[in-house]
Amino acid sequence: MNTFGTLFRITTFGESHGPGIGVVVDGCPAGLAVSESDIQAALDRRRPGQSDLTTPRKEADQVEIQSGIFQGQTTGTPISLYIRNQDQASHDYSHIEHAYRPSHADYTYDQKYGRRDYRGGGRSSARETAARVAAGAIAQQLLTQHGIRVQSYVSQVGAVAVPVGYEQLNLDLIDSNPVRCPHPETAERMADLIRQTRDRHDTVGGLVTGVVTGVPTGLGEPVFDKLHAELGRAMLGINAVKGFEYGSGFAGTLLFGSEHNDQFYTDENGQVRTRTNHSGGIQGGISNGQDIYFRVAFKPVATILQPQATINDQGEEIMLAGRGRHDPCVLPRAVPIVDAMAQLVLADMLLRARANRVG
Ligand SMILES: C=C(O[C@@H]1CC(C(=O)O)=C[C@@H](OP(=O)(O)O)[C@H]1O)C(=O)O
Repeated sequence: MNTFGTLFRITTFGESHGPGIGVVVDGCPAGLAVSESDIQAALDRRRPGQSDLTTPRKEADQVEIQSGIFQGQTTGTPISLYIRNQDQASHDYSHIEHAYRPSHADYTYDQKYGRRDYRGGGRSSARETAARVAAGAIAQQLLTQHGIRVQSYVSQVGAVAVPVGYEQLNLDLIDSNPVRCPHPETAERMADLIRQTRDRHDTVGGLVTGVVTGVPTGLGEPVFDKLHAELGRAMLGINAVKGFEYGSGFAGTLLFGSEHNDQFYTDENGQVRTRTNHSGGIQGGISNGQDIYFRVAFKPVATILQPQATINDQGEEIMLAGRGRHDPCVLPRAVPIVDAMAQLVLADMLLRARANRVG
């Protein structure tokens, strides 16, 4: 459906070419300091038209707080955030009113509902993710109170990959370049690849790595709402996502148990730690206090400006080329979306953790 979360719960609404999009955040505790600028800063990282590597659609993505925040603090009532659409170019989509772009959501929406808002992909457009990012900024205010920090970055575009793990990177450099890759030399090669791909009227995919630090032990709800299961659900619900792994992920299958187990020790401050972190900070579905890290795989954007074989809604074979303004690679703008979905999961789990232990 359009609602995500159990106690910290969001409902998003709106279409890419309608009057606007938005989100209602329910269950956020009262007394949390939230300013419009906190939300706007997150939206500015995601908005279209921010560099030559993204869609040229120009949206200010100016957030309007319509309820739930008074005198700079949450009131405990539903928080409603609204973002007006300003730069729709709906004529770009007249050619798909009766045709299906290959690998887009056009065909499946039509089959499911028997109708669809074909302008800009309607509800299936990645524009909807602006609403999640706005809500994620509120969730982050709650996380900040608990010392939790979420940092995602682009770790691969096509075959161009950051050659080292997150521990060897300075994550403060994530926003130092338009790709949002904290390894500057790799970022340049990624940007070159995105530009070459765009100039060939094609698209390219890649990976976002997410890192969460300062996580207390005890977040996650066995058995069905394990912390990694909720993170996976959150990430797989982002447009264009094809895969999710956390900790050692698929590569962990190549190790023996004796190599893979994370051995416990107590550090000089009396803190329980593990010598390795193949678990990715989660054991038994519950955070163990180590860093949480994961990777999210994004496919190449479906809409390409080249003719491809497809069908129309009569089932007739036709050739169709995408039109309009599109991202040659979603990775740079996916970073704040991955951040937001992680923030929402962790805020929800923080509230849920309060409910299942006395003292
Ligand atoms: C508008 C955004 O991205 C859009 C995502 C998108 C798609 O099909 O997902 C298609 C394009 O939309 P349009 O053709 O309507 O301009 C992108 O610009 C946004 O992220 O805010």
